[in-house]
Amino acid sequence: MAKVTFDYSKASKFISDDEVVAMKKIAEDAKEVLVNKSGAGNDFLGWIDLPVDYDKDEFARIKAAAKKIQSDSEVLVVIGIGGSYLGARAAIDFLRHGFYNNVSKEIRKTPEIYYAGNSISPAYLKGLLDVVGDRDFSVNIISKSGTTTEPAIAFRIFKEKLEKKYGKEEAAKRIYATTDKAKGALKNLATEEGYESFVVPDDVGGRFSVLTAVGLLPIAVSGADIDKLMEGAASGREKALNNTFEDNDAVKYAAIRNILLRKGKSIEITANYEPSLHYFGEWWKQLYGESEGKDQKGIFPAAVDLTTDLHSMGQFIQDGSRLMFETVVNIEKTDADIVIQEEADDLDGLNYLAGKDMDFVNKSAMNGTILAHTDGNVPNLMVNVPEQNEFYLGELFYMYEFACGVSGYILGVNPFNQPGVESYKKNMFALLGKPGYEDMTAELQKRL
Ligand SMILES: O=P(O)(O)OC[C@H]1O[C@H](O)[C@H](O)[C@@H](O)[C@@H]1O
Repeated sequence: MAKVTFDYSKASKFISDDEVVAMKKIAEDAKEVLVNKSGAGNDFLGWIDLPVDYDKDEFARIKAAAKKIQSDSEVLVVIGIGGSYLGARAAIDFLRHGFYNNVSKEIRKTPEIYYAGNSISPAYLKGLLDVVGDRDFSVNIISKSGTTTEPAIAFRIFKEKLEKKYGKEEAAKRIYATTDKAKGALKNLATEEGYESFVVPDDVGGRFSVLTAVGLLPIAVSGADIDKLMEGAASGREKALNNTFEDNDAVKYAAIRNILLRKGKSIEITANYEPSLHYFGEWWKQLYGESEGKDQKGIFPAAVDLTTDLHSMGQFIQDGSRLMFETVVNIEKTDADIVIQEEADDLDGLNYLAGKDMDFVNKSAMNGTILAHTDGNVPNLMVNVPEQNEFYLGELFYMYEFACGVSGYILGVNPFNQPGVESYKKNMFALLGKPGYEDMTAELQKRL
C-alpha cells in the first residue's frame, strides 16, 4: 500500500554516506531516549501513543457534538491560537474544499468555519462578527492553559453575541470548551456555565495536540473523517516505532536535517505546490520552531507556497545567502484534473501544452525547481504524500511529530517546552496594567 515517504536522494551531493552512518547512530539513540521516555520533557510524551490509546468515550462525544453543530449551526467559530488552532486549520484546508467557506452549502454540506482569537486585531474581529451576522452559530473555544489573552478576548466577544441572540441558557449549549481537565480560567468558566467540555491531556503539549479534541472537533465539524485520520496516525506510529532506520522516514528526516544543520544550513524551508497546504506549513512552523528554537540553537523553520512564492522569494532561495535547505511536501496524485485545450490562433503561445493536464505542468515546475535550487546549493529533501486524504494526513502529522522529538534530542534541547514565549507576555501584561506585573510597568514605559 502507498504511504507517506521521506526521500533525500536529490540532496546526495550535499550528504556523504559516512555522514549518514554517523548520524544514524545518533538518531537511533535519540529515538530510544524518546520512546523510553528518559529525556528532557518526558512528561509531555502523551502524543506518542495517542493514535492507538485515546479516550474512546470522548471520541464518541466529539462526533456527537460535531453532528449537533452541523445540524443547528450555519457557522462554527473556532477560537484558539498556536497549537490550539493551527492543526485543525491545516487539516480542514488539506482535506476539504479549497474554497470551503465560499462554495454553496449544497457542495460543502457542513457549517462555514472561521478562526478567531489568533490575533488581537479589532478590525479582524469586527469583520468576523459581520460575516457571522444574524446566522445560527456555535463556538469552540480551545485553550490548553485556559488563560491565553488572545482567545480569551475573542471568546468574551463571541460569548456576548451568543447570549444576546439565544439567551444565556441556550448560548451555553452552543459553546464547546476544549481545555485542561481541571485547571485554568476556561475550565472554571465551563464548569460554572455548563459548557460541554473536552480535554487536552496533561501530557500532550499544544503543538502536539492536533489528534486530541483540540483538532478533532473542528475537523469533524468540517465533515472530514476523524476515524481515518486516527488510522493514518496509527500507521505512522507503527512505522516510526518499529521500522529500522533505512525504512524509518521520521527518524531519517530527523537525521538528515541535523546533518545539514551541522554543515551550516540553519534554515529549513518547507515548500508546497498546493495552496491547500499553506496551513500545514504554518502548523509545521510552530511544531519545529517552538520545539527546537532554544538555548541559542535550532533550525529556523520557514515555509513557502509555490509556485506562488517563486515570483517573490524565488530569487533569494536560488541566489541569496546560502543558509537554507528545502523540504518539498509533494502531493503525488491529485484528483482535480484540468486539461489545457488547444486554441486555433495560439496568441498566448500555450498550444505546446495542449492536451496536458495542469498537474503535469505543476509537477514539471516542481521538478525543475528542485533541480534549479539544488544547482544553487540549496539541498532539496522531499516528503511524498500519495493523496490528499485523512489517512495520509494522519501519517504525515505523526511522521512530523515523531521526527520533531527525535530531532530535538539530536540537537540537545528539550523539545517539549517553550520558555521563550513568556517574555513578550510579561511585557504586554505589565504595559496593560495586569495585577501582579506592577513593578515592571514604569521601567518598560521609560523604554518606549
Ligand atoms: O492552548 P493555549 O494554552 O491557549 O496556548 C496556545 C499557544 O500559545 C502559547 O503561548 C504557546 O506558546 C503555544 O505553544 C500554545 O499552543
